[in-house]
Amino acid sequence: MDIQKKMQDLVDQINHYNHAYYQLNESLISDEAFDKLLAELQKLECENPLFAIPNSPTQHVGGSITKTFQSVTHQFPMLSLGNTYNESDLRDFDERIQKALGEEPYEYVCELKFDGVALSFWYENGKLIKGVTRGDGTRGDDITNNVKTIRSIPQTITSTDFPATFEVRGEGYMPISSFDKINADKIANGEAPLANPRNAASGTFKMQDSRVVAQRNMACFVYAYLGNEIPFQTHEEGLKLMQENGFPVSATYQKCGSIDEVIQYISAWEDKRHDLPLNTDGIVIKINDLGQQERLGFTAKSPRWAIAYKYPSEIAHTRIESVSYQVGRTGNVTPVANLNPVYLAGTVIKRASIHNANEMERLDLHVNDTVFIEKGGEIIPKITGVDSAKRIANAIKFEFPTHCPACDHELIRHEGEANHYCTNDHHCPPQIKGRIEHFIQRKALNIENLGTETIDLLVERGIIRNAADLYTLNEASFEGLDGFQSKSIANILTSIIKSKEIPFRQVLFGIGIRHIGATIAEKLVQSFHSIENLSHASYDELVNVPEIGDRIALSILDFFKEADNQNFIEKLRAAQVQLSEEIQEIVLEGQALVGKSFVISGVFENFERDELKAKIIANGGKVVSSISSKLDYLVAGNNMGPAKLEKANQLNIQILSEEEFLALLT
Ligand SMILES: NC(=O)c1ccc[n+]([C@@H]2O[C@H](COP(=O)([O-])OP(=O)(O)OC[C@H]3O[C@@H](n4cnc5c(N)ncnc54)[C@H](O)[C@@H]3O)[C@@H](O)[C@H]2O)c1
Ligand SMILES: [Zn+2]
Repeated sequence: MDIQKKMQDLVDQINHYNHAYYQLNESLISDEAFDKLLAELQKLECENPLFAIPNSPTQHVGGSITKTFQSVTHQFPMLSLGNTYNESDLRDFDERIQKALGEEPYEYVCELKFDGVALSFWYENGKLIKGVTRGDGTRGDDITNNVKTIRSIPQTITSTDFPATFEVRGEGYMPISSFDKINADKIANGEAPLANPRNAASGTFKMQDSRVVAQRNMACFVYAYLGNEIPFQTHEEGLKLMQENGFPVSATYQKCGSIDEVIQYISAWEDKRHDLPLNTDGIVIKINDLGQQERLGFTAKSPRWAIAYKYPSEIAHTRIESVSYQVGRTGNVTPVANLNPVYLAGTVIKRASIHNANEMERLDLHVNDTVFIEKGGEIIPKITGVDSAKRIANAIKFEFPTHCPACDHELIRHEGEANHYCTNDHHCPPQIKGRIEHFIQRKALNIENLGTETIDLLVERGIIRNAADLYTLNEASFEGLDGFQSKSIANILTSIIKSKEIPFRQVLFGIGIRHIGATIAEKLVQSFHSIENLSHASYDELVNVPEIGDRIALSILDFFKEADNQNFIEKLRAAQVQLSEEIQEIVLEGQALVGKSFVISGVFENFERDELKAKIIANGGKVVSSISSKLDYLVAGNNMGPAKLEKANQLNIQILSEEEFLALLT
């Protein structure tokens, strides 16, 4: 291929991957493969400088600002880091440093390379005034409200160690524990799990609703201090000063006198890093002396005084033998690849998740394909790509089934959803079993002594058909079943009786209405107090609850419409399971809006819609979805639909601007 075309191809590919990675928070290829493409382009540009395009991705940071946040200009550019994957490149880096500094002695500081997103925190007169993303390196997104949810980042500094204005930089991340918890909930609700903690962190920090960000327990490690006045001489002193003043500095850094010590540090952390509460993808090596840093300077894209060493990524390749389709408790059908067993990062992998039909289509999987599997922070390893060069001629493509693999009922796919569902809820065996397993779990009815196998057996023998039937079990129900002694039967029955004391919020979660996780169940109980009230709640009443949107409201309405579900609830009631509970109501901020109803429309300057909704409710008002003659106010933001406006005018409804609404509260 001609060189110029090859270079343009690389530029296009890299731009495409950068866009997916930084804007859509998706990795379409592994980092290692991406870095190879970039290195290849860099090499070609060096050898053929005439063909290098001016705006090549080798010359600037890969990200960009978004339209959804205000953008701010960085006082000091936020750059990337050069990277190496092996010892010899690292020694080359050390030689370049030596050469540039002449005879001067120098030291390095090694830190772990935390795998999240770069954040910049601006302080003025002791107050945190802004939190900004890296963006395109020159300008970033102002995500102040979101970074303020990071508990370890001080919002005020009283120390006199710092000047009036300064900036601290660090890596915002999603702790693996939060990531696992979110994914466990997503999987329990039949949703596609988040791909990895880095992409999840990047997506979370760019969310519009900072209350959702707050629930995700985001964290940060800071690693740099910048400003016009710098109260120290070395990077290490800077880290210490930040740590003494309450900034979250990871204690894992180390000063190294030579490149050999750096290499020792790298190997010491190769395995140990997996015990940390976050993912790390390498080590960052920095010159310690700030004067030397200044003399070494920067390229267009990264400092010359620092470099990243990246650990080889945990990727393996193997053959895909078949695809199984698992039916979850909500009827969602998930493809799972059965692999020729392969060893990866300490475990033998036999299966990998494919998530859904879109993912299967994207991978274009064929029988016996060689696939790449990767283990990040994920629960299950993931197929990240296919080596299409190794595809066998005339290989058959895997096709997503049209009918349920368990009950043969036709599958449906809701508009806008990636998942296929079997809607034969009450007669599809894996759904029945899945719902019972969901019902008995610790966070729900907490019925101990009842394993998956026992449930399978009881369902297969027709002894129970749903979770409510558990309450009809007695010693005689186990007659003729192998392996049950009277002691174990007694234990099961005792656990079942004990579950009648479990509070309603856990019961509601256990009932397993689609999209109702444990947190949402609690919110619903706060507002409705009993299954009775919930089953009669209207769409408007449901969406009035903070965090309950259209999707959840519809799912609740659908659930209570079905006769089978009503019977199920009646059986629980007969068994005296807790179906009501008083949880403290939302604390009222004021009474100014009592008895008034509101419709919210458009986009607002000071509020997210959910915040505005919460504000109205906290002041005693009601939010409804449609305009009628009974409505008191329409709160109108920017870009409100003309039809709504016309209707409100026709019915003589008072229209409030954001300011006028706020004035009502005082
Ligand atoms: N898989 C893909 O599709 C894809 C696409 C684009 C980029 N990427 C990956 O993203 C990376 C490029 O992104 P980049 O420009 O942010 O570079 P980088 O992540 O390699 O290095 C710079 C970043 O490291 C972070 N960092 C973590 N710990 C640090 C510490 N102790 N000190 C200083 N910085 C620290 C900072 O956020 C800094 O911005 C490459 O590794 C590339 O593989 C992947
Ligand atoms: Zn089915």
